[in-house]
Amino acid sequence: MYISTCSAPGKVLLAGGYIVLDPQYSGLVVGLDAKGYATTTTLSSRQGLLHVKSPQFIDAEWLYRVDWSSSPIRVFQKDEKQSPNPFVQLAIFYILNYIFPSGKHPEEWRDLNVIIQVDNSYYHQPELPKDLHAYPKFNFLNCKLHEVKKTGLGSSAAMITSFISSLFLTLNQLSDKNPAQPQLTIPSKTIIHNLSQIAHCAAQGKVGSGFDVGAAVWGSCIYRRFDPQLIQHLLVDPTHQLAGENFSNELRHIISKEWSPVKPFTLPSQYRLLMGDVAGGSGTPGMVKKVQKWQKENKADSQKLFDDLYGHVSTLQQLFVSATGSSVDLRNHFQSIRKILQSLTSKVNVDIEPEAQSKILDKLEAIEGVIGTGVPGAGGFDAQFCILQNEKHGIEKVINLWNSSSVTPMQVGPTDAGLSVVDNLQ
Ligand SMILES: Nc1ncnc2c1ncn2[C@@H]1O[C@H](COP(=O)(O)OP(=O)(O)O)[C@@H](O)[C@H]1O
Ligand SMILES: C[C@@](O)(CCOP(=O)(O)OP(=O)(O)O)CC(=O)O
Repeated sequence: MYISTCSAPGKVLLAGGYIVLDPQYSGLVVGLDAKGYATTTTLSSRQGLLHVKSPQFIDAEWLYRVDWSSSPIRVFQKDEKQSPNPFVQLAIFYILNYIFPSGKHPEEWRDLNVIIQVDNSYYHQPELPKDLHAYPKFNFLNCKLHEVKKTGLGSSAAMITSFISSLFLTLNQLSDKNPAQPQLTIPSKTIIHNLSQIAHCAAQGKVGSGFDVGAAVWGSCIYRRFDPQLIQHLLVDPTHQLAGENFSNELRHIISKEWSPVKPFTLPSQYRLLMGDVAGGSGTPGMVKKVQKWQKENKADSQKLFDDLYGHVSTLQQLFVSATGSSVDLRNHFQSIRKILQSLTSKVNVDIEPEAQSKILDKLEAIEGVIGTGVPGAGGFDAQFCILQNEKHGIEKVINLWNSSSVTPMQVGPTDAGLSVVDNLQ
């Protein structure tokens, strides 16, 4: 029996929202220590079955049957009554078609059991019971998956990446006659990244920038979107999984390429990143559509605004990667980014940095030691971030301001580790 557990970090896009959708620009992404985990265990049976379960939720269990005879290999839900999970189903579809040739039930195959678990900070937790000092790790939420309130840390990206990674390591152990302890090398992380991006896009039905999957694999990084045309023809629908006859060869060809350069970085230790949950929610796809419509209708104005924005984002990236930025430099660029996002908010009439958020962010900026604040990602009413000198007094002031402004300080921080093998998940 083989068992492998992998973990993948969550994300916060500190700078570069919207422009990171265009491969000419890049975003400043921080990987978070709120992680998704997947544990794959081989079973003794060989029926082409995969049992997948998310024990934190009610009715979050799926049984899949593999049809090795079809081309491409197809993955069907065995119990049609179970609510579909296209993210899990397509993750299995893509990795099986990457690893195995179609038409033949592989000798080395063993049925698999996969457990998916995600850190509590991805979800709004119920009130802590009186007899508990803290939630258990992977707290049971007593609701269905689609009913949970999320905190916007990128659960599907962390889930799909850790899931594909643990399947990848286990399937390679099965086919390797002398399986050593599974390792995640850079080449294997690149393959897992590419498989996760395709599965995530196919399941979402759109090709976002993919920065969330980028963070799940590489951790904190300067992220540049891959060319969406690279994978458009490989996206299949979750139910029928229809594809051309050369699909598997084309999939292997694309997966084996390096799609876009990634530059990992570490947030300098003199700074602290704090995340605040505003819990107002934001409809990212709708906001993106409005910004892209404005872009099409205002080419010159939008080009100038995006270039100005990227001027500050890319300088911030260089200062963080080289760890040379003075606090004053960093602060000036973060403030300029906020001003441009406020301008975008009014030009497009979409709540990227709405006034209610600006009022709190302005007060944060006045706290000594604060070097950067803002609304992460697409903005809206989801969250706020604050980067400040790693000093107790300033941190307390930020926390107090958030608590008095109905913003919940989140128990998350940056992590250097991207996708990792977990030896002993407790
Ligand atoms: N813990 C999980 N277990 C199984 N599937 C999950 C889990 N989290 C997310 N998913 C899958 O990903 C889909 C999108 O999840 P969601 O949390 O909305 O993503 P995001 O946080 O990226 O917006 C879910 O509908 C489900 O199919
Ligand atoms: C607008 C964007 O550039 C960034 C969105 O960042 P968020 O972190 O807001 O994303 P969600 O978690 O999906 O809400 C779209 C993109 O890059 O895909």
